[in-house]
Amino acid sequence: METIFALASARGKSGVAVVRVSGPAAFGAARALVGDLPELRRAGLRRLVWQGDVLDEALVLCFAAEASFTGEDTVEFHLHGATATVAAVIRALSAQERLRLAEAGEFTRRALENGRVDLAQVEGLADLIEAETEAQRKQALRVLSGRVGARAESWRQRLIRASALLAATIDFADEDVPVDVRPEVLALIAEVKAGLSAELRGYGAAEVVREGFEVAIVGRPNAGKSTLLNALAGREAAITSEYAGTTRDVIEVRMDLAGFAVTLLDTAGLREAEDHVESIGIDRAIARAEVADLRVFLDDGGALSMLSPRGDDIVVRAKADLHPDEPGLAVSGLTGQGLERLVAEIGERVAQKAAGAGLITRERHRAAVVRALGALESAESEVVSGHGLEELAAEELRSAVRALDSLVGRVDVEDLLDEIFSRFCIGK
Ligand SMILES: Nc1nc2c(c(=O)[nH]1)N(C=O)[C@@H](CNc1ccc(C(=O)N[C@@H](CCC(=O)O)C(=O)O)cc1)CN2
Ligand SMILES: Nc1nc2c(ncn2[C@@H]2O[C@H](COP(=O)(O)OP(=O)(O)OP(=O)(O)O)[C@@H](O)[C@H]2O)c(=O)[nH]1
Ligand SMILES: [Mg+2]
Repeated sequence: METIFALASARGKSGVAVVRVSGPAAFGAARALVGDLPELRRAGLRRLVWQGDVLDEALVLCFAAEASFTGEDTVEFHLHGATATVAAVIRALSAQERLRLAEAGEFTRRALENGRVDLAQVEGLADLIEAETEAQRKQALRVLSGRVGARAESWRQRLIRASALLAATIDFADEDVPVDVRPEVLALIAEVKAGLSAELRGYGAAEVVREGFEVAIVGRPNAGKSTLLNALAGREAAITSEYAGTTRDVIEVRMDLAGFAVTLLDTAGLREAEDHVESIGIDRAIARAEVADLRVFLDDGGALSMLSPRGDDIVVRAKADLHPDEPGLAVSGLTGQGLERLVAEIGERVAQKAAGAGLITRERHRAAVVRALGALESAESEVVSGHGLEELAAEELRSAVRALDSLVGRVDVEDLLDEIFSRFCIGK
């Protein structure tokens, strides 16, 4: 096994930079730089010297393979965060035999290969690194903690018990099996099905947290949509003007709203337009607004026929400053009036949609759960039919177990790994 190293902290200058080395030659490589290593898992201040040159005075931290993140001997150098310091240490490591620079995600890949984490945890880690909002951070941490694997394992145990019961029936088919195992088998299948269905129900919510929530601002031309977007975004993301028909393209602004990732969309004002380009913009506005998770209708008092509010869409009165006495929620992008309430209303709806997020957070997980559920339904009907088709039922149970195994990467995921790890940073 090769020994790998990389800068684990962000590139560029920083207060402290961490260079990580993992593999059988890690301790030897560290000794070549610092002489005596500190006690395992105790940071020690050491002078890093390479070819007579002092590279840095840094903290050195060693982990033995039995108790490290990667499952291999690991050394960390906590260096002064100058780019020149990091470069010098990387050079000194590169010069050593059996050492090479790590590829993206390679430390985590080794953790996976050494059984330190399962595939779902790797995905949780990938999400954690990308997390920008509180909801994303919490969700990723939940997955990273290994709860997907734990739950999959409990389902697996039940299905294996069900298989064993069926196998007993098959093996003793000639003799009289004294007890009817079917009720127990069906109960086990039902329990697992219930658990899987609950996870499936939470998927939409988890996806909202992960991918974010789209809110389209719609209304007639000149209602003040772009001004509202700019006020919410806190910057001039969209052009505003007194001319009706200013906005044509859909303008997207990503923001953190009440701890959730929200993408606000500013759209072209809706009307029967003469202008060809404007009408293309209007078509786009309608198409995007229709697939958004939520629409905020900015009502300027005029009739809007091209799109109507549905579900729990929000309708607010535009240019509140000009209509101080109107009832209902009114906002003004110019004065900021009503913005806080609008943000709270949007936040409430996002929170509602994100509630009940479970453990499965990716399409890959969803597909595996759907496969498992399908197999369990077939197994169930084989057992219920009582046609003596226990072999078929057992085969379906096995395929359900395989689907669950793919959740945590126990089976057929080789080609997935490259794709997942290629999106990791180097040093992770
Ligand atoms: N300096 C530093 N900080 C870090 C990491 C790191 O690698 N280095 N991590 C890297 O991502 C994260 C922490 N993750 C870790 C996960 C497992 C082990 C570990 O040594 N596990 C052993 C022993 C567990 C124990 O001591 O209780 C094990 O699982 O056997 C270490 C770090 C975040 N902070
Ligand atoms: N008094 C007042 N004027 C506003 C408000 N919001 C926008 N305006 C003005 O109304 C005009 C149109 O604003 P925009 O934000 O460009 O309107 P829009 O809805 O994006 O218009 P289109 O892009 O053409 O659909 C500009 O002159 C703004 O300054 C508001 O809350 N109060
Ligand atoms: Mg506009």
